[in-house]
Amino acid sequence: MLHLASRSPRRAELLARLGLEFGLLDLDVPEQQGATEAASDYVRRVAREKAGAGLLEVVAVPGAVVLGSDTEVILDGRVFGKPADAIDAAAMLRALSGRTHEVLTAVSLVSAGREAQAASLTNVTVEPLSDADIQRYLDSGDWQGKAGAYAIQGRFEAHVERLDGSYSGVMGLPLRETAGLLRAFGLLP
Ligand SMILES: Cc1cn([C@H]2C[C@H](O)[C@@H](COP(=O)(O)OP(=O)(O)OP(=O)(O)O)O2)c(=O)[nH]c1=O
Repeated sequence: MLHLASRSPRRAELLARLGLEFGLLDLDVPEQQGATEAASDYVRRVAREKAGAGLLEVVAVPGAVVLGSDTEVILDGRVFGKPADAIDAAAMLRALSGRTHEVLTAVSLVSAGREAQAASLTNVTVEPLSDADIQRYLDSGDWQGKAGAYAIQGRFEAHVERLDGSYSGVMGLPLRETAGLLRAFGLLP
């Protein structure tokens, strides 16, 4: 039985698209980048920790497999996670304006005897944003709980000039990479 260790409704929606059944685990894993930890190591570590924490909850279930995932926005080597508040969100959006950034999502699949991971890297170019664009977006509230303070799956896509990589990966769960992991565990044909 597959379990998704995530509170993100987007991840549940994306995973459901693969057409398999899964349970949901509600976990709160701390996300704190180490002072000398590279962005890609951080994203991979957090995905692994989410899956590992989930496995502890269901380890008694025979055949339990847990999926954990983490998404971060990276600009000039700096990691933009979920903004703490609107001021933080405004600063992130100003930094992303007129630039190309990376969205890195790592996916971990763990069972009692096995662990595997995949990652997806997408380049996203945001058009120059005016102060009014940023204010309107802040007013929409769509920035809340999203890495980099935007959600590609909403009105923000109107500001995206180019996307090179995985759209589902930017949303939080790269479907191609996830399907590959699930196949390796025999959960997808
Ligand atoms: C860039 C971007 C991120 N996001 C979301 C995906 C993730 O939910 C979130 C990044 O935070 P995460 O820490 O990866 O995930 P989460 O806290 O929302 O959920 P959980 O840890 O319980 O699985 O940002 C979008 O929905 N759209 C986007 O365009």
